[in-house]
Amino acid sequence: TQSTRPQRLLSAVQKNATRGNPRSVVRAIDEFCRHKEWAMNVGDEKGCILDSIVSEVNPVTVLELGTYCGYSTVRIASLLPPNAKLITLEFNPDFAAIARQVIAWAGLQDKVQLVEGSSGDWIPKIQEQFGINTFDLVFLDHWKDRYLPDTKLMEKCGLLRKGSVLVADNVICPGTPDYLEYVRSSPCYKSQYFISHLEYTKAEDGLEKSVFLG
Ligand SMILES: COCc1ccccc1-c1cc(O)c2[nH]cnc(=O)c2c1
Ligand SMILES: [Mg+2]
Repeated sequence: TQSTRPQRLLSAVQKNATRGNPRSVVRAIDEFCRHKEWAMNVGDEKGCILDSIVSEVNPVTVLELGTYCGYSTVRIASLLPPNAKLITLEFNPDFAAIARQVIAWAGLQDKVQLVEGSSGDWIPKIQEQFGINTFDLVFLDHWKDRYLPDTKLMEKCGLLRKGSVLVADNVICPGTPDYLEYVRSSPCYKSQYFISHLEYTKAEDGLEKSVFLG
């Protein structure tokens, strides 16, 4: 039977990356997507911007919405301090199955909790299920139409505290106009756009960094 693109991406990691070396996993995926098959990872150009924001925030608690194959999960988790925790939500079970193996290959399974299901269902349950009160950093990279409702849901559930940082991928391509309008006009956020390109292409895209002001 035919393999899927996520399965071929995982094979490339297992073939070209060193177990326990997150940077080699990130490099192997970027090589695969640049030279073999495009895939919707945040990629190396936006990934460097993400790295700089993660390093600046130095978060102890991180929420990622949208795991896909675990590329940004590995990229973020590799920068976290030893006691830090990253929770990543993935709706698609096939993606989740691949991501678990990519995260394990990188040796980051102890820092990462991958949860299968919809963000709308899970966000209200995180505090009781995982003993996490608030998130220092949230990376939004799931479905463009869920960015705004999930942000309002995180506010409602008290998952954001003064200074929590939201980083949103794809705010130009595919684009999240309602989310951008909200974080850029709301007095509860200080927002900043980091211009870049859609992963592995010349099309414009960017990350929006928004600090929750409480
Ligand atoms: C399935 O569309 C793939 C695609 C096609 C053209 C342009 C952009 C994208 C794209 C790029 C991304 O980084 C993405 N990140 C998260 N969830 C997405 O749906 C997503 C889509
Ligand atoms: Mg994306």
